Amino acid sequence: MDEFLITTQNSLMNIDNDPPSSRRLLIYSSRIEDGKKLEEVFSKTGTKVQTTNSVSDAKRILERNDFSMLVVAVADKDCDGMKLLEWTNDTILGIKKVGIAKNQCVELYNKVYKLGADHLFYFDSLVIDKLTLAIEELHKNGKRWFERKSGGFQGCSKRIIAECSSDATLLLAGPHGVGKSAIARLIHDNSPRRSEPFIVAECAHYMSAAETMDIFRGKELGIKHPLYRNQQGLLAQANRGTLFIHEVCHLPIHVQEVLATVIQRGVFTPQNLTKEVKFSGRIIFSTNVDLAEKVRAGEFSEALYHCIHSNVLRVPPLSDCLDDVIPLAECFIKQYCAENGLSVPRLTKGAINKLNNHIWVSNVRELYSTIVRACSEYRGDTIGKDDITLYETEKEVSHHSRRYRVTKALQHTKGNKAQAAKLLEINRTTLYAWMKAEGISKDYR
Ligand SMILES: Nc1ncnc2c1ncn2[C@@H]1O[C@H](COP(=O)(O)OP(=O)(O)OP(=O)(O)O)[C@@H](O)[C@H]1O
Repeated sequence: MDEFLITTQNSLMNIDNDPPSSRRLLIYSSRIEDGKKLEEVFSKTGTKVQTTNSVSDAKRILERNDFSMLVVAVADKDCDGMKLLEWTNDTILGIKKVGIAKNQCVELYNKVYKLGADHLFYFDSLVIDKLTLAIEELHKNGKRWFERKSGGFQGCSKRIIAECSSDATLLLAGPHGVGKSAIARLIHDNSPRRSEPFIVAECAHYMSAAETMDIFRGKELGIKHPLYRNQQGLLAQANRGTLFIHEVCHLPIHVQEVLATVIQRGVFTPQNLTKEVKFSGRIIFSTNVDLAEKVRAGEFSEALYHCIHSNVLRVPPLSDCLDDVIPLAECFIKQYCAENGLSVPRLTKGAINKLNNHIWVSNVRELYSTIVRACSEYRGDTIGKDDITLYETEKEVSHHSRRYRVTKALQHTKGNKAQAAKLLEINRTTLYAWMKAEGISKDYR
């Protein structure tokens, strides 16, 4: 074995309640003796293990069986192990991926991370206790993140990767349901802080300014509340880990100012102490409103705004990433089926057209719930257009909607107007009129 590296893909598939027997692990190593060594080590973690030295066998086994984790020996950045990891990205969903290498190599590390990995272990430091803990942690990590490949999401993907190795305060900005919370978790799980806590502050849920302050700084000893672990506030819980402050605009200004101090000076004062305590966690904020506008309206702390506005990651709406709709839908179908022990249905052409032509006002969240609904309603082995129930909204008949549908239809048919008109259920004259009205070039494809 030339190099061994353990990496794991963040899983968005919650198998927290799975019985341990369902935690099956497949090991791939091109060298039989290395595969055996790995099998020996991983078996000690209490996981059921199967080993293969052939990529095609590994693919076949993964396609036919329900494995929760894949361990891959990756010798160099272009080895078969890498190709296997890459293949699983598009094919096998809901599986955690673990790669193994012998020597530290930054290029290899980056490449494996780009393939969706989030942990890194070296062969020489395969300590059973640590490995068992890492596997347990992986199984707890919520649902699986699906790597989006559309042109519209590429900028965002690059920033996500860069943010994993940064420690700077970050603001995730974007409309509802685009995946801001999922991205915050993804960044934490891929950062050096991954073994520390990821703490979420759901600002819209807090009642009063006083309660919110307690939630961040901690409660007087003796008072019980599900949000305070040992009376610790969120800041103390997230110290060393990541604190994700979702929908920061809902925080009372007074609390926003406390957070500005935490960011600027790296300290906070817990409720039950009089002296300051060092805060070494990372804070990730999210917003779906324009914070600059809120500052102008006097509704958002200028001090906090100055701390967070320089590092913004904008998450695009699904309508800017049209090529993600079907791959995401297929990912959700596979997830649903894996969770419910069902065989995976295929989307018919009609269903694909219907999904492609819809305006996803609530973005990925709406797509996800639409697919879950379809999965629980379809009969047979395909999901057809009638199995998909879409909730029409006013926006769908708006100007924006028409442009979206026309461009989508033209992209889908590679610029063929007759086919695009058919897809949109209009005649060609109307299509030309719509294109003109929307300023869409005749050559658009
Ligand atoms: N790339 C992805 N792969 C898999 N699931 C995703 C992906 N992006 C988003 N989702 C899913 O879409 C749903 C909405 O995502 P999320 O809650 O992160 O959005 P949000 O921007 O935080 O929304 P809001 O601001 O309304 O709370 C979640 O179920 C999330 O798991």
